[in-house]
Parts: sequence; C-alpha cells; structure tokens
Amino acid sequence: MEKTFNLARREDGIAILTMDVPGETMNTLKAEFGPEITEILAEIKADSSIKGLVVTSGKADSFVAGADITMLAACKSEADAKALSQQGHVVFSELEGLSIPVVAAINGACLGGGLELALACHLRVCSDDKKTMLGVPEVQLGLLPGGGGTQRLPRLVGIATALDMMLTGKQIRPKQALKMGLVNDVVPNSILVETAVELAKKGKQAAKPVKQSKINQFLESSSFTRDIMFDQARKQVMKKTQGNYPAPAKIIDCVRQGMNKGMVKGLEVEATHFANLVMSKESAALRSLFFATTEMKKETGAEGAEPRKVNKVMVLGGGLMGGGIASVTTTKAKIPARVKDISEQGLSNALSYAYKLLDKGVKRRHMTPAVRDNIMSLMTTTTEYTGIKDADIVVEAVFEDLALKHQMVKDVERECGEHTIFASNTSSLPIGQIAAAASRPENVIGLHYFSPVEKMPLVEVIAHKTTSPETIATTVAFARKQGKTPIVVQDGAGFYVNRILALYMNEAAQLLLEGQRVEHLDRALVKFGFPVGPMTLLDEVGIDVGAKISPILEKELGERFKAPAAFDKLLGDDRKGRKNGKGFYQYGPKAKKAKLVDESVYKVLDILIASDKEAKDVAERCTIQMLNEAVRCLEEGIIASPRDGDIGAIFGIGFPPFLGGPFRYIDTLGAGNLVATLRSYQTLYGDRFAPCETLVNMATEGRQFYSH
Ligand SMILES: C[C@H](O)CC(=O)SCCNC(=O)CCNC(=O)[C@H](O)C(C)(C)COP(=O)(O)OP(=O)(O)OC[C@H]1O[C@@H](n2cnc3c(N)ncnc32)[C@H](O)[C@@H]1OP(=O)(O)O
Repeated sequence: MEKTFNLARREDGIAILTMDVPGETMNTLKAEFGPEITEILAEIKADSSIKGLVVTSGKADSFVAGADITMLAACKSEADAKALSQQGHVVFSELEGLSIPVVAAINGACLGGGLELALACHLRVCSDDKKTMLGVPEVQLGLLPGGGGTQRLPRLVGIATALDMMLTGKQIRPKQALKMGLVNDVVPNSILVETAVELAKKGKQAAKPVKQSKINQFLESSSFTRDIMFDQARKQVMKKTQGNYPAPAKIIDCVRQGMNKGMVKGLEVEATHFANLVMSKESAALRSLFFATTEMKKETGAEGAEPRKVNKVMVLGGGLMGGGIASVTTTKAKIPARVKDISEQGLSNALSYAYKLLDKGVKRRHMTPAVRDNIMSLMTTTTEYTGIKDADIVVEAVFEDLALKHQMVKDVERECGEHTIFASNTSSLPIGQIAAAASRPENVIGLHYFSPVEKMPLVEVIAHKTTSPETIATTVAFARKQGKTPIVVQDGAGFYVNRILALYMNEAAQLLLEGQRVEHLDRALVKFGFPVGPMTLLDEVGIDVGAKISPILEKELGERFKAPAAFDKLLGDDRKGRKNGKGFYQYGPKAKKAKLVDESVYKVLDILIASDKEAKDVAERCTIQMLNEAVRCLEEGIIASPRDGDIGAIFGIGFPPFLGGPFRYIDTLGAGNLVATLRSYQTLYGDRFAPCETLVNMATEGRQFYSH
C-alpha cells in the first residue's frame, strides 16, 4: 500500500515529515492513517540524531483541508465519532509531547483538523500564497473542532479571538494569522520549508503573549470574568441562530470547561460534544451541502459540451444589477467588462458601485490601492455599441420589458460576433419569449442573478428549448468564474427560485391581511431559520417589484399564484419599500435604530390586528406551499434534481441550511405527513394548498427524494 507520510532526514539533524495522501487532490485526515503516523512518531522518538521536525504537505494546494468529511458522514454511532476524535487527540498529543521542536510549514488550505494538526506543532510558518488560508470551518458543517482545536486555539490566540474563529468558521489570511499570533512567520512558498527548518534549529520557544485589548485581558483573567464572557457569547449565538444550530453552544461549552477545568477535561468534553454533533440531523444536512457543491463544481451544465473561453464581457444597463454583474466580472473573474447604458449617470453609477466595493477591500487592508485600480481598469463604459464586437457574452440587465429586450437581442446580433452569447438577467420573463426575436436563438440564455449580486451566491442559468449545449456550458463556467454557484434550470415563468418564493410571500401577505402583525410574521420565519422575514424581504426587494412579477406568474402558472388583491392599495399609497422610504417598516432619518413597523400600513390595508398565531403555525403555512411548488418544479423538469432544488433554495433565498433545503426537509417530514398537512390547509384555505401529483405518489409509495 502506498504510504501517506514520508520521513526524510537531513544532514543538519532536522527531519521533514511530508503528508501526501495518494490519489487524492487534497490532504485530509483519515482514521486509517493512525497506525502509520504512530509508527513514524515512535521512530522519531527513538532516533536521537533527529534534533527537530518540520511537518509539511506534498500537495500543491493544501496543507491539510481537515478531517475527511466522508469518513465523518459514515459514522454509525456517537461511539464511532467519539473514537475518531479521541484518536486525533492521542496522535496530536504525542506530536505536541515530542521533546524536539516541531514546526508546521503551511502552504494552501489549512482547515479544521489541518489547523488542529498545526496547533499541535510547537511553531507554525505559512506561505504568503493566495491559496493559504487558516481556519476552523467545522461550525459550517454543524460540527466543532474535534481534534483539540477548542482547547489549543484559545490558549494560543486568546479566548475571544478563538471563539470568533470557531463560531464563524472564517478563514484567516497569512498576514492576519501572523498579526493574531496564529503563525510565527509568513514567507514566500519558495523558502517555506527552509524557514521552518531554521526555526526548528532555534529550538522550542515560549509562545509570545497574545496582543489583547485591555477589556479582553480583564475578561480572560479569571474563571468568574471568563464565565461572563461565555454567557455573553452564548446569548449572542442563541440570538443569531434562534437555537436552530446546536454546534455554537457546544463550542462555547468546550472552551468554558477547558479553560476553567483544564485541558484534559476540555478534551473529554470536546470529544463527547463532537460525537453528538456528528450524529445530529443538522450536521447531516450541512454536510450534504458540502457534498452537493463539491459535486456541482465539476459539472459543465450540459453533458458532453465544453465551455468556450470568455475574454470579454458586455453588460447592458448600469443599474444596481448591471453594476453588480460588471463588478463580479472584473473583480472575481478578472475578465474585462464594458458597461453600456443610455445615460452617463447610469454609467457613473455602475463605476462607483464597483469602486466602492473594491475600496472597502482597501480600507480593510485586503487589497492595495494599486490592485483596486488595476481591477477598475478592466471596467469600461459606453453609451453606444462601441468596442464590443469581440464580446463573448453580453449580459442584459435592463427593465423587465419584453419589447426592450427584443430590441437588445437585435442590437447585439447586429453589433457583435456570430458566437456572442446573449444572457438575460430577467427575473420573470420566459427566455423562449426573449429568444423569439433572435436570428441565433441558440446563443440566447437566461442568467438570473440575485441582489445584491456581489453577496448572493446563486445564479440560475436558464436554457430555453433551443439554447445550444455550448452556450449553456460557457455560461455555467463564466458564472463559476464570477464566484457563483450556478444551477441550470429550464425555462418557465419565475424559473425555480422566484417561483417557490412567490407562493411563500403571497401566503405571508394573506396572513397579514388576516390580522397577523408585520413583526410577528417576520419573527416567526426568522425563528424557522430564514435570514430575514417575508415582510422585511418585500421591503428590501421592493413592493413594486413583487407586484410586477405576480401577474406574470399567475398568467403563466395559474390561480394559485394570485397575489392578495388588497396589496394594490400599497402601491396606491406609494409604498415601495426601503427604496422610497415607505413600506412595512419605518425608514429615513427619523426612524429609530431598532426597526419599527410603520403602523399606518394596517390602516392602508384595512387590517384589524388579530391575536398572534403560534410562530410555528405561521412558518408552516408560509413554507408548506414553497415545498409543494419545489416538487412541482421537479415534476415539470424546471430543476434537474432534488439536489439542485435544495442548493437553489438555500443559496438563492436563504432557505434554512440546517434543514438541507426543501427536498431534504420533505424527506425529514415524510411525504405522507406533508400531503396530509397540505390537505388540511386545502380544506381550510383553498386549492392553492392542493398537493402536487409527485408528492401524492411518494406518500402512497413511501418514497423519499434521497437515499441517504
Ligand atoms: C475533527 C475535525 O475538527 C473535523 C474537521 O476537520 S471537519 C472538516 C473541516 N474542513 C472543511 O470544512 C474544509 C472543506 N473543504 C473546503 O472547504 C474546500 O474543499 C477547500 C476550501 C479546502 C478547497 O476548495 P476548492 O479548491 O474549490 O476544492 P474542492 O473542489 O472543494 O475540493 C477538492 C477536493 O478535495 C475534497 N475535500 C476538500 N476538503 C475535504 C474534506 N475536509 N473532506 C473530504 N474531502 C475534502 C473535495 O471533496 C474534492 O474532492 P474531489 O477532487 O475528489 O472531488
């Protein structure tokens, strides 16, 4: 069997231990490495000629990307998972206990168990490479650092910093890692191992005291003050997670017990909590997202088709969406983008949108002014169709007006090359209708971004009947270069995401009209796990935008999409939401910092406030139609798979990740139970709740969407 670890002795007495998992792209930690590493550690201990040890990786892109998540997912019981954590504890303690200095030389991803391995070394050096990032992202998988991280990290960088890293899962760049004392040096990759060797030769050194604010020094100084800090952290995470995610509270408990009762106790608590989390349904759902997104990175979107290279992009429309699209094209994909708008004002808006985003990076010291200016130089503007003949993709982000979009298709076909792709960022118009004006419809596709473009991870790539596979593959690859997760969906009003969202929003509106308070509706859905409630969302997106989409969906998809008629009164009262400072909530200079409902909205809608319904009933009534419609989209072939439907809902509208997406959630609920609930709502509130055929069949046959 090929070995994972290689120990090379140098003449100067420093040995280099290189980890290189055979046949895999990245190093990950697996239980089966246990005997091999134990043997090597014994060999090192027995060899008095070894005066120091450097631990490094043979992979170009990773030090170690953590414990193997597939191995964790395969655990059958808490006992299995606890054994894994304890095995890690033993090996890392042995490494830490070596009498010779041990230095980790880190290049590339050093995450989760990988960072825990590095923490067990006495010193750490990392490369300044762009790929080098350090962190403990376990919380994003519904887990906690189970290889001693909850104990060693706070002891190295301080409790406050360690909690911040563990509770957010954020990745730390080399410079920042040096500043916070996570690594001892940052050097170019070419001299990484040599620097680590030199450090090892200097011998073990006492860790430099962590630079802490006065308040944190005080808070970390006694168990009494530490407890205040832990209680505060607990309150904050409960507020943020609404108690839906068990990992954060367990992370805090591990640190509390370890810092107050010592490392041995801390490790014991860590292994127990880790095991419990590995077996939790929340972690299973979050792990499924990791597997889904990793799998999707390899797909071209159209079987057998290869993407063409995109060297130049044009964006039509310099509004919020156009500015955002141009910005991710230049900043993330590093592809030149030419923005066209009819007005100079539109163009300067787009430029300043992109500039402000980049400048934020400069202010936070994530980039230099020179890099910002370089990226800005990739963005040019025009009011005419000039300098775009060789554009590979034109992304249209103008008003939702079919005639205008037809004009754009014709203009682009006239002004650009035969191969130029016309991608429409429409949120509601069927792409087939837009392509009807094209003489090269195979080049026409939908590319639906979500607002704000630079933040929202999803794009829907919409193929109409005759979009060519090459156009699909090129658009998918382009979106990925922009840092997006694309899902390919079929053409149809509202595509996938807006279609399932519309029913959810309509039901929230219906509940409002029945007298449920605005803030109660929002709280109920936030408690369920959405990042914001439906009323806040409508204010953010624009009540006018919602009102424009609704009739299109109703016309194309039927009566169940009919928005409550009373909502027209909102527009009659010029209530568009945040953008004009008039919506469900108060805005503007007079508004208090704490968000307050604009109570006058009840009068406009003739609402008599009723007593609050149970939050879980409110959430169920709004989300159940979303679930039903998601299945209908699968039934109609709008989405290709439950996996795409889950990723689309989570990344597009923030469907609670701990539920794994609508389809995984249906599996948890059971199709039979869901159908029964839908039918009871149907009796009470009408046919918009009628369960779709697939769900009914699944209920009869006892089927699930996923086999695991
Ligand atoms: C006990 C411990 O405390 C518990 C843990 O350590 S839990 C694990 C914590 N670590 C993580 O969460 C990191 C997970 N990995 C990532 O975020 C990303 O892979 C990355 C940022 C490291 C690299 O991203 P990117 O360059 O886009 O590469 P990506 O396509 O995701 O991954 C490359 C390959 O490595 C695999 N991989 C990366 N990290 C992995 C992990 N921790 N477990 C299993 N496989 C992993 C991917 O599945 C993929 O495999 P493939 O080539 O066979 O498809």
